[in-house]
Amino acid sequence: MAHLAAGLARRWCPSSLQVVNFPVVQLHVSLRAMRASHTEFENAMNQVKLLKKDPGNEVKLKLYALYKQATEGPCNMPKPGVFDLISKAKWDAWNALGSLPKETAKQSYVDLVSSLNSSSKSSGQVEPRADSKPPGYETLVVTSEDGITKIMLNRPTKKNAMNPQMYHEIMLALEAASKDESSITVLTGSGDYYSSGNDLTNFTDIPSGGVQEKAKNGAILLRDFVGCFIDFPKPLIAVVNGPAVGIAVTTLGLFDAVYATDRATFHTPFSHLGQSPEGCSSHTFPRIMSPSKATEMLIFGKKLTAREACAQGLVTEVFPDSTFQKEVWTRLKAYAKLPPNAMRISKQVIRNKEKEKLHAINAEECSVLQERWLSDECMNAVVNFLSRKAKL
Ligand SMILES: CCCCCC/C=C/C(=O)SCCNC(=O)CCNC(=O)[C@H](O)C(C)(C)COP(=O)(O)OP(=O)(O)OC[C@H]1O[C@@H](n2cnc3c(N)ncnc32)[C@H](O)[C@@H]1OP(=O)(O)O
Repeated sequence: MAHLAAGLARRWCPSSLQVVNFPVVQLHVSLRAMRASHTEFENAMNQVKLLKKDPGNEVKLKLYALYKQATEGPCNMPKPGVFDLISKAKWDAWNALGSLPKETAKQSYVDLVSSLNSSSKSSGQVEPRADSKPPGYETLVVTSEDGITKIMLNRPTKKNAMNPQMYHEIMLALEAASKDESSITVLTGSGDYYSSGNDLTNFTDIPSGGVQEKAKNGAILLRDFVGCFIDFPKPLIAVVNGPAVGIAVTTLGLFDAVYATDRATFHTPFSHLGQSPEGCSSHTFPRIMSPSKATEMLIFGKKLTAREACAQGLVTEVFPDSTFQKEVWTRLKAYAKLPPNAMRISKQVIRNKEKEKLHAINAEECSVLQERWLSDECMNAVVNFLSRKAKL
């Protein structure tokens, strides 16, 4: 590994990177819903050259891969031999991006450079206190207590359906939680639902660029949203207080533990909605529960009870609804007393190997969904829901 690091430092792609010295950035949060312009991309390339510190090999490989994808498209070079470690690491990183569109790669490159810059600016600054007031969330209630940051979805009258504001606020809250003093982070819902998934009225707000632009922006937002779960550095726990639908279910495959009330159900009616799996579930679900059980959920829309979801490995443990909150929070408070650095490092050891792959899967799922959103099947399903002809 030391050999690889030294080699990377010596032989890095000069057009996009220099040998620099900067702390590794683990969390990449982009709230931008626009694609990068050519100028933004060029600026980002210049900024990389000005970084004062080494971002670490993981980030450098990511920058290299995104640069190649943005400028040359998918990797079609022959795979280097196993002993050419540096070329192979670079090839692997590039190849892992699969068919990620050039424009998306460009935007990711710009976002990554910007996160490196902001991390540089904030280094040495005092971290926000865990109990400091959250920045005015409208769709969430975020609290920090007993070593636990709790992010509660708070649109109970809409069954905690996720609108664009909620997606953005969850990303912000995760970013803040990744840096605060808490040891673990919990996502839960208020009211009787965990979440009814994507807010289907999102489809009605069409920008001046038309449905194509809507789908494009939606795919970017979704990619960024799921990316935050992939990169989240601390133990992330779901406290599933009621039924969960769609993206609220798929993202559970990216959590470190999932505790559910016996009243919860787990439903991904993608085919019914003319849509396709997201949240990396096309990869995580077959691995968690076997390919055929994943098919029943993701393709046929089979709704699982909490006990079924637990038997299939999606849920860690189920509790009776009457004692759910008390039992779960007692347990979480005990877990939150464990040494936070050990927990964080153990999570890295468990998850880091898969991260790049998950980002590539996320990008692919988003680009498939972008097309699906423009299909008659999807449009009809949304119209049916909005005209109250169809419910799950
Ligand atoms: C950046 C974009 C990313 C997109 C990612 C892709 C994500 C995919 C998915 O998440 S697919 C899943 C989408 N969700 C659904 O299809 C659920 C639709 N909702 C329902 O079928 C039902 O509402 C229910 C079964 C969840 C609950 O039924 P019921 O108990 O009878 O309650 P109501 O239907 O009366 O609901 C109360 C109130 O909430 C509104 N609501 C519920 N869910 C949604 C939703 N997903 N989107 C928008 N609105 C929702 C419902 O309309 C009612 O509102 P009202 O009181 O009529 O104003």
